[in-house]
Amino acid sequence: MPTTPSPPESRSTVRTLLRLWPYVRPVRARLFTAAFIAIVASCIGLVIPLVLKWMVDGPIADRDPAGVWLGALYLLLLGLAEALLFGFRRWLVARPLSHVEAEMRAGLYRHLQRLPVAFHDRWPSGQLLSRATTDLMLLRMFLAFPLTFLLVNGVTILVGVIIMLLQDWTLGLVILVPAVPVMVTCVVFEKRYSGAARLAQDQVGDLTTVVEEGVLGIRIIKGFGRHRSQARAFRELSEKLRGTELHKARLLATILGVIVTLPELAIGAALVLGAVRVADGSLSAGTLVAFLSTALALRWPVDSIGFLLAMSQEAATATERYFEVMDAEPESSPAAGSSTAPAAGSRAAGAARVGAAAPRSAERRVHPPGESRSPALTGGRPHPPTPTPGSARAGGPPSPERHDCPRDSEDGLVFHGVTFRYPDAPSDTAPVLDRVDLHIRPGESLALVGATGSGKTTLTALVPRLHEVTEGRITLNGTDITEMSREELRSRVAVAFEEPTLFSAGVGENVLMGGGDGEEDLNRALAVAQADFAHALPQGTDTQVGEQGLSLSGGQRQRLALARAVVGRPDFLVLDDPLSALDVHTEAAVEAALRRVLADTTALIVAHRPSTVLLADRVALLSGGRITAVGTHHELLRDNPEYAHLMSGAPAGNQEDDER
Ligand SMILES: Nc1ncnc2c1ncn2[C@@H]1O[C@H](COP(=O)(O)OP(=O)(O)OP(=O)(O)O)[C@@H](O)[C@H]1O
Repeated sequence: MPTTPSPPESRSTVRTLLRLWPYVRPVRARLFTAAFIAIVASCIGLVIPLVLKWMVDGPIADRDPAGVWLGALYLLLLGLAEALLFGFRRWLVARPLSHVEAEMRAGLYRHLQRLPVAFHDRWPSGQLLSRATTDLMLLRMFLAFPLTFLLVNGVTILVGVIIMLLQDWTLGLVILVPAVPVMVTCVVFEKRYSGAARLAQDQVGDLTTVVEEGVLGIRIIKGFGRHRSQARAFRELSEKLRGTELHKARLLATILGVIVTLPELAIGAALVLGAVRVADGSLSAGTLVAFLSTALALRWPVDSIGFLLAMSQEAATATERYFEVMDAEPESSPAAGSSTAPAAGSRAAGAARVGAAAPRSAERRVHPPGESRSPALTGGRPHPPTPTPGSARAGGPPSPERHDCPRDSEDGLVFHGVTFRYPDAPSDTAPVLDRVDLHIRPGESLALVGATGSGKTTLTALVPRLHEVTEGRITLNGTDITEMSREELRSRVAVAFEEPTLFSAGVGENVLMGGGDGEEDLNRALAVAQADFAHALPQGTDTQVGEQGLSLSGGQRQRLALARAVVGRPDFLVLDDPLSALDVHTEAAVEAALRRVLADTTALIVAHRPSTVLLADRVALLSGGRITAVGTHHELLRDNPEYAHLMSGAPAGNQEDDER
């Protein structure tokens, strides 16, 4: 499981929360109106003690029942007005704030689609899920409640204190005594609670990752009887989260204790002092009633400061976590005029606005309308003649020369001195790919063979720019891939990876994600990939596949992924061991159909098995990060011991027959 990326340097709560302004701006009129209404409602509540004073010193002292009834009517109307205004405030903010939440969530999702694969390699999925759900919910709650009520309660406390000082300034000063210790406690609390809130929200993210992995990996967990150890791991994490939540609760209890107790003591002292003064006649009973009613009316605004601050802290943490993702650099746009790709991660932030960033599996292809297509899927074309054997080399020290790189033309797919190191790899380790030179001629299929972990998948991922080359460049028909937009690049290059990811959608929709114009293209692609089983599914090609295609067999998924790669008739096809999950008969059928596709397509095919290698015109051997040999299957088998070893399962008799 990837580890939680560490949070950036801390900012003040207010500065962090101010980053929400662009999202709040469109609904600011309603928010300000709602805050104003809440202040009015709250101040109406402060008028009630003044009516009480009037009643006690007037109609009650004068034993005037009509006056008492009138006072009661005033109190009823004031209470009603307060309730209605608070209700109106809620109505005003509910809809716009859910809109803010939805916009932020949509923005996050859009951004996630544009972030490079290297970002997704680094970030645990649960951390992203929790930011898109729990954190955004916390932000909506903050905008709806603490944001308004910190302001409303602040104004109410100020107005209330002024009223109390005007009633009787000595009693007012008594009430004000706890203000300083309460404020100091709030400052200390804010700092401590902020750390605890961050920890808890990160732990929720980790827990979400474990749940997600547990659900997606349920077959492995059950198959290996790992449910107990999985449950234990989950329990340990949730215990940690519980500990953090308890720590938060203790902090909150401490501040609530201070915030509630000190003002209560002050109110008690003011009550005693006031009663003594009423007894000696220096204060009217009505004034004391009004004073104490105002003090009691301020109890909720004061008491609530604790949890409003806590919610604000959680919102600041949620904002921080949201923008950690939003601030990550998206995939860059083409570097105009540059012929050498810069190192990964060195591109300008925010420049990329391509609409077709690859999803996690990146097995997709978007075909722009009107693009000219190769006739690859028309079928029946003779296979091109075997190219002249290239520079087959016996295994041995890697050569610094180019392997059959074009001298007068760069047509086709060409790797020019490509070096690649994963962005998070330590700088002192050897690069995965080290100055790779390779030329795949137009219409040619080249198989890439190498030991496990030699970097074959990595090399294929560089073509659609799922990763950026560290040094060197890759050209398609002479154009540097960094000079095209990703959308254009990915419309010309189709990929199918070994692990065929499907989405929760219909079979047909999954295939047509790769391009194509409808039923005819879909049927042709299904035929090429020998995926006609799709027509026999309960609702045909409209049948929904389960999450990640798990309701289909591995071979069925692989064939659909292959259909998706070929449906848009790509100019360049990159296949990462696309037939690994097929039985020998299906594999032979797919190969026969693929041969027709490959006749007109420039293709790079990662191959582990001789049968897949035989689909290609030539083979390149990747070893120690270099291309150490290029030639036909037969040449390499004869001349290169490493290749012969890798292919040692090959049925020797068939090799020559099948070779083209
Ligand atoms: N996202 C990544 N971050 C860091 N290193 C990685 C990442 N993906 C792969 N690697 C490393 O790069 C090297 C090449 O991996 P790659 O998957 O390209 O090999 P491969 O030849 O395709 O292997 P296989 O035949 O088993 O599929 C391996 O050492 C692997 O550990």
